[in-house]
Amino acid sequence: MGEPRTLVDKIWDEHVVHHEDDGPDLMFVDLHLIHEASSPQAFHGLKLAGRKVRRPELTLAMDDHNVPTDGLVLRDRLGRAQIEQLRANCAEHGIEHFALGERRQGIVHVVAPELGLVQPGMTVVCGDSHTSTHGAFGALAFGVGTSDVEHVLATQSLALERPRSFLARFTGRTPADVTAKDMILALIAKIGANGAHGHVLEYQGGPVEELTMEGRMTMCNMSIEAGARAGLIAPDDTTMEYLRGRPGAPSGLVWDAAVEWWRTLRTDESATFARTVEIDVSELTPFVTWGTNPGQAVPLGDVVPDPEVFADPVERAAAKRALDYMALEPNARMRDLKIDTVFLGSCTNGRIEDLRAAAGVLRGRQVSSDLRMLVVPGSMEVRRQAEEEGLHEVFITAGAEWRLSGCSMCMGINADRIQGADRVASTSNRNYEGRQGTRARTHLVSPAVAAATAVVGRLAAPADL
Ligand SMILES: CC(C)[C@H](C(=O)O)[C@@H](O)C(=O)O
Ligand code: SF4
Repeated sequence: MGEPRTLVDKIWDEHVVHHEDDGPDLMFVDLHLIHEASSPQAFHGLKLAGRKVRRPELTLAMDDHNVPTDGLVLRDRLGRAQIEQLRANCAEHGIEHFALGERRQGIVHVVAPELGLVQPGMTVVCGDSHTSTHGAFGALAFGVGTSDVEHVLATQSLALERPRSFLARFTGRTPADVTAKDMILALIAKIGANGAHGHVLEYQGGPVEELTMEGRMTMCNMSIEAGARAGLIAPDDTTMEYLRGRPGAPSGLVWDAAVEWWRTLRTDESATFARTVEIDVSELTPFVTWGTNPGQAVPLGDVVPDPEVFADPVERAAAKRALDYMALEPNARMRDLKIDTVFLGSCTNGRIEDLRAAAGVLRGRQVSSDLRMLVVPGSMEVRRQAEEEGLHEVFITAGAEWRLSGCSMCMGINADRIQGADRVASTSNRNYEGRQGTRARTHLVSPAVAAATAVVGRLAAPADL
């Protein structure tokens, strides 16, 4: 027996291609995801260097950031150029590409897992910060910059410093109205939007084990919003059940061998973490953000904080600025905030379970008449499944817009961006200034809170209905 190791270290050790004592490790990449918004320069660099894609069969490309969700006509010039570029690059290098209009298209972080392509123990990279989503499968999944995308295309490897592990342990009994989104927002509020800087978060504890794979993906997705490089959860029966039979998952004897290895992928009993934080979920209620970073969050039943209560001058200044941008008064009740737009979607909360949760709240109810609600499935497969279950009828009957799949309003770089200074309840992951539109005011919420808010017209939870 060697030294006790964390899950991150176990995956790391499996993937080191070359080790230098005083430099980064060269790591093998099992799966490389690319999208149209962050890959054009990487392919351009590859061309200039006269290189080819080393392992096109380990690369999957997706149109997601720029796609229109109201039809297939792409009016935006830059967006169209990026999508056409990706198509040409994939054709040239023999990379599978799920393009706009295809049955399997969707947000890359929704599509890859639903195909069973992300498996325990893998290394996954993508030129996108929310690659951390895939840690839900017990994979080590990083977002990387464009020059790294080029390096991975050329070599299927990446030079990386071994990250430190940060244990986030959730304890207690989860209240019925508390979701994965509330758990991760509460964690980020506790440690701060930069609180896990330089670390990989490992989520442990009963409440995490009880989450579905969709919930685990929501949680890992937002690891980056706590400043972490990645986040992961050890694989268990839930993971295996989700993967079994999916097109990209192994089958037959290979499946049995894989499961045997996956069962070893957990942090050893006596392994040590660089840092640890504990959250008792029995004390949680639905969480919402009030500010302009995901750490500026409070329980829905609370009030907007008074900047003066922050002892740290930097935090105080940030809170003042956030209140100004968000047009909020200190001590205003979160539940009194009138909402103009509700967005249900994104790689955080655009999966089937999220749509089911929101539809469950909206069934037999109406979206408030002075509010607009957009429902954007995370993939065309999620959309198909939702339609099979009749969820689209619930949304349409309630007065919401039922869209095609893409990043949509999560990030204001496509036609779904917010015009004006709308106050938005959004199931996405970022509430930065200008994120959903130049002056948009974003409140991050769970799908259940999004749906209740759409009915009430003010921030609300299902229990308020
Ligand atoms: C455009 C892309 C590179 C970006 C990211 O890195 O995450 C986007 O997906 C986001 O959510 O901000
Ligand atoms: S849905 Fe939002 S967070 Fe996810 S990849 Fe798209 S823009 Fe980024």
